[in-house]
Amino acid sequence: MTDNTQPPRLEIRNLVRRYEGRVVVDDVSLRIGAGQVTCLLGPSGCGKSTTLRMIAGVEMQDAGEIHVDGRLICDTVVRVPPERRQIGLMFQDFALFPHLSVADNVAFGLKGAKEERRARVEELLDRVDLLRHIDAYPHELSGGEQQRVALARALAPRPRIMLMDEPFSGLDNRLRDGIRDETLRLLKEEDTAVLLVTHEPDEAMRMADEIALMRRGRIVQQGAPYNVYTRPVDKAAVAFFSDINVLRAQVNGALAQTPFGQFLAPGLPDGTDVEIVFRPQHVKLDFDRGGRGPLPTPSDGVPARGIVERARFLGNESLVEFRMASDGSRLTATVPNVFVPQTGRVMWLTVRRDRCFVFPLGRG
Ligand SMILES: Nc1ncnc2c1ncn2[C@@H]1O[C@H](COP(=O)(O)OP(=O)(O)OP(=O)(O)O)[C@@H](O)[C@H]1O
Repeated sequence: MTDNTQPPRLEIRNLVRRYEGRVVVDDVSLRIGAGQVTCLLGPSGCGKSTTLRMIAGVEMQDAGEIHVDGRLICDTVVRVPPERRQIGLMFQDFALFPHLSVADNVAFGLKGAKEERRARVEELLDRVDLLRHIDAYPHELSGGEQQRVALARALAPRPRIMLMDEPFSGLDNRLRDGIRDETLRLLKEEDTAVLLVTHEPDEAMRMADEIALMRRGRIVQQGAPYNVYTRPVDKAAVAFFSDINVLRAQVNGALAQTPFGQFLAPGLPDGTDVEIVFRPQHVKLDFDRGGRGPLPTPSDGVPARGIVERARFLGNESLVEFRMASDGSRLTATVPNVFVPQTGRVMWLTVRRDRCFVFPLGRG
């Protein structure tokens, strides 16, 4: 865990990278402690891999510094070469050497006496549960097994930092969760600081102690997965993790009036256009009782009438799309289990007010 009296295992300060005058990494700073996993999460092209490549030392930054355990390893003057940074790498195309056995693949980056190297190889293969395949060749292994060999190879020289770029995206869906969990366990045991790049929110939520949400070269939000999910900085940050519903309103007396009642809009001047954003799973549904719905409550606000436009069963949950009676706008609700009401049916919708976010229009 992070020890505040120690410098972080990896610290990058104000990294900048430009290609042909275009800034693709824009003032990125991060601190990662030993044993901590930080996920750099963002859409394709936002600059995640470029950040990783600069830390690995295969690409030079235009500005900014990289420190390992408090020691400067790279700025625009000092430059420790990649092979001396004690950084392990694991990429999607993990590329084991096809002509080398599993043992030789894992031993590849190891120095020291032959017996010591062999002991380390055996220890790691045992821990990824592949000792029985020590003499096999990569083509004799499944994708998941190859991935575990790649992990053992990357960890063998005891890197202080592990950089992983979409390491699980080549794997079958059914294998992925198990391998993620296993990888995480091993990385924690080795006390490595991990920076994992992904564009998949589920992966980041599952793996990360901390998520750094990146967009157009910048880190827009950073924190524990729970905080990033429940206290997003803007609409795009909500939308990155799930589908969203959006209501438009105007601020009057620090309040925004909607068909679901008033929402607080503290600090925003009168006349500001705002968006109230919430996830489909935070919409609650009630049946119509002779034109009446549920009573308003402080937690769910005022109910509003909606007409079912479409309903689909998705397996664990059902997705119900509504046209709102008040203004014809469309909202989506997800409800657990099977709930497939008929098109045209009238229902009452309420929203979990503590799960709604109010943003000035245009933010994110
Ligand atoms: N060598 C290069 N020359 C010019 N532009 C580049 C180069 N490498 C990357 N870029 C551009 O920099 C931007 C960031 O690329 P980067 O690979 O870091 O994004 P990413 O977030 O990792 O995306 P992905 O998940 O698709 O790999 C992209 O617009 C990309 O086209």
